[in-house]
Amino acid sequence: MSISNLTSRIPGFHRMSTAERLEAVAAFSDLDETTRAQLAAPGNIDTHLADHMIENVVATLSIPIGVATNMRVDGKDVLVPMATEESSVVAAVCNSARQCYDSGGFITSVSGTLMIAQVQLVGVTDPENARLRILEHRDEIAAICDRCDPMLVQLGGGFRDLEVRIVDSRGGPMVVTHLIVDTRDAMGANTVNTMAETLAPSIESWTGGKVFLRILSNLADRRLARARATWPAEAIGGEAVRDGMISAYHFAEADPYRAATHNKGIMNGVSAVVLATGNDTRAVEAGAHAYAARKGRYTSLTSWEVTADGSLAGSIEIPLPVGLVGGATKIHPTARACLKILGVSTAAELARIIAAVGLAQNFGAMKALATTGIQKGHMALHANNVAIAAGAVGDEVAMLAAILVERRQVRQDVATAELERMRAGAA
Ligand SMILES: CC(C)(COP(=O)([O-])OP(=O)([O-])OC[C@H]1O[C@@H](n2cnc3c(N)ncnc32)[C@H](O)[C@@H]1OP(=O)([O-])[O-])[C@@H](O)C(=O)NCCC(=O)NCCSC(=O)C[C@@](C)(O)CC(=O)[O-]
Ligand SMILES: NC(=O)C1=CN([C@@H]2O[C@H](COP(=O)(O)OP(=O)(O)OC[C@H]3O[C@@H](n4cnc5c(N)ncnc54)[C@H](O)[C@@H]3O)[C@@H](O)[C@H]2O)C=CC1
Repeated sequence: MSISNLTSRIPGFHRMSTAERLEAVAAFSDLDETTRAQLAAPGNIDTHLADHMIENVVATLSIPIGVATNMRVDGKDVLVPMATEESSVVAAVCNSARQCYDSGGFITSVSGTLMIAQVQLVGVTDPENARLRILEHRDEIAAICDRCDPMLVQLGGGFRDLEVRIVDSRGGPMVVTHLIVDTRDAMGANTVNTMAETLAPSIESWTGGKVFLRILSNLADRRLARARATWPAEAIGGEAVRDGMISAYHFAEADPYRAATHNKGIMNGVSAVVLATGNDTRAVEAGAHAYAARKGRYTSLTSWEVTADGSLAGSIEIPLPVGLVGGATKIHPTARACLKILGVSTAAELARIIAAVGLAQNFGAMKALATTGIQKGHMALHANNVAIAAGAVGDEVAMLAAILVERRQVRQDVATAELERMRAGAA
């Protein structure tokens, strides 16, 4: 999966300067000079490109990209770029992956690259008959869809299946057609939306009803990515730690209030890779949370168990509609550079790595929560932000952050007072 045979365990990576880290990543992923320059540039898209990406552009917002080390996915080492504004997210993935590296890292799979588009039909008095009339036109529907995107068909994708459901709504029964389309290396929203819009007049003529909505479903449950990993009890601090983590999982599984936070932690990692690669974070997040509620109650996206030999085994299954083409993936130069770091050549490979990151992220948060509490590790790293917000600059940032951590008071008011004291002492 990775383009490199080098190890993702890079000793001291987090103690290097940003320039040294970039050199190490460039060597690992065999980045060319242009890609290195793109990653090293302070602002990473010009306003001209930005103005073509969205509307009414006045500026761009830079988000840090950190690289997660220690990730071994399906037997190959990979460095994972993560775009996030939140401290400790990247560190947690590095730390979690480190603890399962020797037991094989992450094993992943995907269900496929199928997306669903919905066509909503209303105003039919005989929905059961309408449903069958639509199903009878399967071959014609396949041809209409495939004619919309000859390039996709040429690449081995296109229409795959048809489902017609009757949805009881407060406005009466709706006949909802699902077009199931293999969108290959594209996320596929625009692709399937075009198919749904093109098909709509035919559905009206076959049934006598009225079509309103023609749009993809973000519950991409035909595009699942899965990852699993095993952490030996001795690698994570013993059986008591393992059992605390299992209890944390049981809490999330049973209680939607806890599950929302547990899954937010998973999405810390998932969304960071989705964003770094120029993919649609909202599409993935909507799909993940809908999938977490698919059994009628919102619950954990991960599962945690104890194996026969006493190890902790984690697994995740999550819809991951991400692409290597389409949307911003191909046009944003930094997203392209991040894909080069990952060394993936298909959207399915990207989805598999993202699922592994989601599982690692969940491990890191649960372990911290079940042992020292989240504040120790998270606030130690967040102390830098608090120091900067208090006005620290240059070397003051690390010095002030260390004082806040030492005093166990990572707070704005303490930071302001300590900074004043530091400056008075230095004067
Ligand atoms: C923060 C750690 C990793 C410290 O953990 P630690 O055990 O104190 O770290 P350590 O200093 O002993 O270092 C161990 C390894 O961690 C990594 N590591 C350590 N420091 C760094 C760093 N600066 N940059 C990059 N990597 C780092 C690195 O791999 C390092 O190995 P080394 O390379 O030294 O051989 C740990 O406490 C942790 O994982 N905490 C969880 C953090 C977390 O989940 N943050 C997310 C934000 S909180 C949230 O939004 C979600 C939440 C928590 O609410 C979800 C939920 O409730 O489920
Ligand atoms: N509800 C949602 O999630 C919605 C999302 N969107 C947006 O749609 C965009 C993604 O739509 P796409 O259809 O993926 O983008 P797109 O229309 O830009 O690109 C997809 C096209 O690329 C071509 N292509 C070239 N090489 C390909 C390959 N290897 N595999 C597959 N196709 C290939 C195909 O013709 C395909 O139709 C994202 O920007 C997303 O934000 C749009 C509407 C709704």
